[in-house]
Amino acid sequence: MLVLELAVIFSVVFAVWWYIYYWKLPPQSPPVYPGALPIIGHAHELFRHMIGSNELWRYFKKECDYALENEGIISLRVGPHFLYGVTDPKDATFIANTCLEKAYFYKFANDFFGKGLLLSDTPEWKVHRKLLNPAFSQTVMNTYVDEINVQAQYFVKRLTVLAGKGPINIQEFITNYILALLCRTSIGLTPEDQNMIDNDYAEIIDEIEKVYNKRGATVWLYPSFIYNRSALKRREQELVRTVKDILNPIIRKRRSIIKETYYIKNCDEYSQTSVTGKYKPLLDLLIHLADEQDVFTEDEIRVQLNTFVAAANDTTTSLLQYILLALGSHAQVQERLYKEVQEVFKNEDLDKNDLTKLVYTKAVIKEVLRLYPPVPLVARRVHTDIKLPKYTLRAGNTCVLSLYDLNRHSSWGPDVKEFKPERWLNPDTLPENPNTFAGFSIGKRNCIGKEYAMMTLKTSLAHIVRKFHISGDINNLKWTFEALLKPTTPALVTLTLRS
Ligand code: HEM
Repeated sequence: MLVLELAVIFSVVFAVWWYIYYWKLPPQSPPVYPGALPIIGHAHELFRHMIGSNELWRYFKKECDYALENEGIISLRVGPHFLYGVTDPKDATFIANTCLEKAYFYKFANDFFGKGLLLSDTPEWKVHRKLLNPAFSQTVMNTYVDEINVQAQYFVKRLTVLAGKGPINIQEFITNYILALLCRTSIGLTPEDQNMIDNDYAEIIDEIEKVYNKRGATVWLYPSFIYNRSALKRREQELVRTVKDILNPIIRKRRSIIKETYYIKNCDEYSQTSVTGKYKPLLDLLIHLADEQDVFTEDEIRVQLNTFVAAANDTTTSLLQYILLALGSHAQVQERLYKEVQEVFKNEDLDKNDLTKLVYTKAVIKEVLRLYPPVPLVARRVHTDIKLPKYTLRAGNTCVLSLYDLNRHSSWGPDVKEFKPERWLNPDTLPENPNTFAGFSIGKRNCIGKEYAMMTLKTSLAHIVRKFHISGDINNLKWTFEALLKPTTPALVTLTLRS
């Protein structure tokens, strides 16, 4: 009897303590999404939807739609921890510029991407972002235009074989093309090193992303002491080692070429592949910063390269697929785009001035990115109490900025859900707050490669549309969430040669 009484007293004291310290909402907390259970909050819902990651996306979307229709902010609870979902453009902008540190679960990818720009901690990120920005300046990008034309023409040649043969799954072709483009331009690899990357590296990046997604969807693997003993961890280590074996020789070779050419000025290879001063392609800049300013070790150069390839390849590949499908679904948009491209092309290549004339092409790319953003949300750690006009976010919690819902905010107007590239041609039809377009994220930690992505997509699209008529249906795609929003159904496109 005494034991029972003690148990009851203990439970009551525990419940009161829990309520006061953890469960009672702190003042000015954002509204809690319906369905929270005492003590565990929404954990049961999250875990239930995590079992199939497709479901997790549906759950996040429902939660963010709820925020969009209510106060623009909502919170989920996992025990004492809050996950704030934000869809209001002003609040999101403030949070994006204040909370620069990535959320806890990004750290799962630390061994592979840890000190790279995407995941690095705020103090290190601030220094590195400033140092790496010049690799994405217009001066450097202008030096890529010729190579992008070469690669785009080669890509179109490969596609020509498939024209008129019915629907094809275009993804594999686009992946190889975007990777080659990235390595030959922004990263600055020679054709020889490019071949090594073609064969193995892309597959490893793909598999390592799968490893991290699997850990993200397997709650019992969250604690490191369990994960470190798992088969998944052993596979991760194998992949990390293989990448070292591929990239280290490439980095060393490039390093010695740069050293030699430092002494033998105007050596042909160097002057063809690098621009002068601090404006260099990424790999050259990383090596320069390592050798001249002691900023990076060889391991850190490799981690930065992994980061850039992973951040650039999947996103750009996905977006190009969605653009082709969107064009296939909107015949009038495709014809208008074709007309613009015909007017701009004077010969086989586009030069940097031609690119500025592709105004409608740019509008199409932005509209697809608005409605189908490859990165639908980003998550940040709330490192200090954040006071918003209506609510306060408490330090120690996680904030999810829904880029997907910002892109569909009511300030886009009543036609927000329609595919209308024309809206980009008239600034009066765009929302007042530019951060309502969030496809490349918002705030200080937005995408460093966004101008590069726009340039490669514009050039690629112009070459493709000039040659082929495209059919497809973007509405046939079903989506899943694996850090990126990805289709679970193949992206089927039919290409017909234009006469
Ligand atoms: C259509 C193509 C692209 C899309 C939609 C896209 C989108 C994004 C988004 C949403 C973020 C923020 C991620 C976060 O906060 O978790 C980001 C960051 C980043 N992106 Fe992109 N990206 C694209 C292309 C590229 C390209 C081509 C490169 C490089 C050549 C690149 C390199 C990066 C890097 C390094 C970061 C981390 C930036 C930082 O934290 O300072 N991205 N990108």
